[in-house]
Formats: sequence, structure tokens, C-alpha cells
Amino acid sequence: MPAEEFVAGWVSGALGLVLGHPFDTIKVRLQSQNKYRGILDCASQIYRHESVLGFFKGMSFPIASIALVNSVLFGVYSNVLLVLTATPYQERWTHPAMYTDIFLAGCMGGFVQSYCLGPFDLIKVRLQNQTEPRLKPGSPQPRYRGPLHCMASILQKEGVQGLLRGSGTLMLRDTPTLGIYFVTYEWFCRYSTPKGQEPSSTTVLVAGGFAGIASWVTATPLDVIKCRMQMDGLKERLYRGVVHCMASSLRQEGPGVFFRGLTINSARAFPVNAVTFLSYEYLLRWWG
Ligand SMILES: CN(C)C(=N)NCCC[C@H](N)C(=O)O
Repeated sequence: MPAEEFVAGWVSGALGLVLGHPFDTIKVRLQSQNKYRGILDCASQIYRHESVLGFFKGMSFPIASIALVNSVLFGVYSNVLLVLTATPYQERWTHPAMYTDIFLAGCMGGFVQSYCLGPFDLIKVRLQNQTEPRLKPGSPQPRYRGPLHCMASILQKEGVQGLLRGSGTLMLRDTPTLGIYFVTYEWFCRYSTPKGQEPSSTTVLVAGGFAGIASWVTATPLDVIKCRMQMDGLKERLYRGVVHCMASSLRQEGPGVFFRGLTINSARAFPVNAVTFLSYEYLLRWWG
């Protein structure tokens, strides 16, 4: 089993994560709170009330979990593709796989990844949605003092089931969109590279960026619902399930609700996934 693919997935995911976290915080706030007028308003409110640290709320847990999550995604993807095509990584560009195999391997990676990601993502979203400034003495205490306290309070108040809140929606979001992610990446690399050659660094960067955008554009409607399901239960239970959450969000806010955070998701997706794919490819080439 090629273990390098798992390690490369971890390192590349961590680089992308740090770069993209401030965008991610703005997106989560826009999707689950109605008090912001747009991206700039949200960013300036975070900066004014919570300082630059506000953008990095909830980052420690994703950093700790990215080792598991991204290595699972890239490791499962590469190994499923290896099983489907019997072509090792080194021969990927000389014997290109069929797009259906790439899509299936990506879906599988997304499906398995979502099982590991659920509780970490829930804690991240809950922490990102806390608007209390961290360092101001005398200001109200936030509900959660940090990721471990957040996890303990969820377990205590909402039970083990509480830690899995939103996980089903996460799985629905990630399974097809990660298929789209890898297909877009491969398609762009092949389109911009002469047959049989390895793509250049610029091609890998741009292909990774577009793969990120394509996957997030298609993931945004379920991303909004996932975010709402994860915040549900904090004060009162508003939704009876995914379909009820979709229907009531649509009824109350119109179809535009499913595209909330789309611009920021796409703006974040390009640099994050450009860096992720470039470091992934380089690490694997370096290991030979
Ligand atoms: C749910 N979707 C669309 C994805 N997970 N797409 C893959 C991008 C992964 C990358 N770590 C990122 O956060 O952009």
C-alpha cells in the first residue's frame, strides 16, 4: 500500500488549511448568521470586534485533524484508483486513467473522508460562530473555551449523537463533489500538457485551483445546510432533518440561501487547492 500518498495528503492539506482558514471563518459566519451585509462587512466586523485572531478561531482542531482527514482523502483516492486501473502513480501521465475511474475513486475518497471529518468539522463550525472577542477583559465569556471544552460540552448536553450532528449532510456533500474535484484536476492537467508528459508546476497550481472552485461551487448548497444542521440544537432544535432544514431555509430566505458563501468559498478554494495539489505532487515526485 503506497503510504507516501497518505503522508503527502497530510502535509499538503495542512498548508492549504492555514492559508484558507480566514476565508472559511467568513464563510461559516455568512452561512449561519444573518447579521452581516456581505463579505467585506463580515470581515471588517470580525476585525473590529475580535481582532485578527477572530479569523483564526477554530483552527487548532482542523490542524490536528488534517493529518487524518486529508491523508485519508488522498490515500483512499490514490489507492482506489490503483486498484481500478492497475497503474502506479509514476505511470499516471503515460497511462492516463478513465474519467469514470477517477470520479469513482474521488467519490470513495470523499465518502471515507466524511466519516473522519464530521466531529472535527462540527467543533470548528461551533467555534467559528462564536462572536465574543477572546482577549478583552470584562467581555462576556464565550460558550466554548476551546476545542476540547467544546467537545466535552457537546457530549454532555447533546450526547454522542450531538457530536455527529451534520455528519450525514457532510457525507452527501463530499461524496459526489470530491469525484468532481479529482476529475477537474485531471482534466485540466491533461488539457494543458502535451500527451505523455508530466504537467508543469503552473499547470498543477491552476488545475488545483480550478478543481477547488468546481468542487466548492457544487458543494455550496449542501454546505449551507450542513452548517445549519451543525448549529441546530445549540439553543433550540429548529430542524427535524436535512429535508426539513432545506425546505424551511428555502421558504424563509428564498432560493438564494443555497448559494450563501459561494463567492467566499470559491475565493478560498483557489489558493488553498492550488497549494494543496502543488505540494502533493512535489512530495510524491520527490519520493520518486
Ligand atoms: C466539500 N468539498 C468541495 C471539498 N472538500 N473539496 C475538496 C477540497 C479540499 C480542501 N481541503 C478544501 O478545503 O478546499
